[in-house]
Amino acid sequence: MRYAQLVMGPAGSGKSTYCSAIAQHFENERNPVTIVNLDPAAERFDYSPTVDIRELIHIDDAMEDELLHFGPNGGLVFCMEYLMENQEWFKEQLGDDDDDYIIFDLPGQIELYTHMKTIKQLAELLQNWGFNVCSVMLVDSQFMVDGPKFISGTMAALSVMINLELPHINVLSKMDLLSKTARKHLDNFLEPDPRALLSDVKSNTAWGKKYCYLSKRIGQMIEDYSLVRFVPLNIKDENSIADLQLTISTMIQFGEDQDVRMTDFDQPDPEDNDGTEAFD
Ligand SMILES: Nc1nc2c(ncn2[C@@H]2O[C@H](COP(=O)(O)OP(=O)(O)OP(=O)(O)O)[C@@H](O)[C@H]2O)c(=O)[nH]1
Repeated sequence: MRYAQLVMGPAGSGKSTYCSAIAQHFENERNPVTIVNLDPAAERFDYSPTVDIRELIHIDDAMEDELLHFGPNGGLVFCMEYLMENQEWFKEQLGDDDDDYIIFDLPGQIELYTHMKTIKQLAELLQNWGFNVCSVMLVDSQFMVDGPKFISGTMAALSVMINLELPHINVLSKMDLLSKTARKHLDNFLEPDPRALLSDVKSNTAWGKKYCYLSKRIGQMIEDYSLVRFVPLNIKDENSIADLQLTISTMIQFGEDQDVRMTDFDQPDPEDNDGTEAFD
């Protein structure tokens, strides 16, 4: 069986660092994995990719071409679409070993995951080639330490989960950079208690009240459905890496995920709760 982790997340969230740490972890376990760079704009990383999209197309090709003349975002989308149009090249580069475990380092353009279809097509292609695929979404923990930011990060993760429909895990990166206070704050949010999320939401203006109400409803939805969970990762702690990889390996082997398949949910009975009870 072939396995693939699609590593995604906003720019600078730590994707390349994650890929190299994970590869090192598997190397230590004498179970080596390979890394494929699919970021056409990547400048440097600490690993040696076995396949590199930049050998097919570089972001500069899309930006500097007289006819295309894309900006950085359009250029990235163009490069990913170009990869999908060059499947034969890609397939040949990946080879046909039926015992592969490949980590794919993807670009940091969030639109690719939240609503565009290219990454979904990439996942389907890999599945057609015999890979069990899962998505690993990295979110910088420093951007999740107050209520509104946590809600925003959660909604972005939810969009990705719905868009891709893959076994999925959300990872909080850069945990080693959090102060003790910030870590404590974040821990409150990780226990799904929407009240904690609301402690930073201001409601002393008319708009503030509206947003507060909206935040309450979103917080309630997150709690009711246990929709989106985050796993903290301290890249400097081998145990943290090992625990995460065990979770991912189980998910990827059995095609199971944290909670992502919407149809599998126990839907709360609307009669039982109108969605605001927890805040009254
Ligand atoms: N302390 C600490 N720094 C990290 C961690 N992960 C990433 N960094 C740093 O954060 C910066 C961005 O990390 P990258 O791994 O390049 O992030 P990326 O998501 O691949 O970035 P793009 O390719 O630009 O989208 C680098 O300076 C890393 O050294 C982490 O877990 N802890």
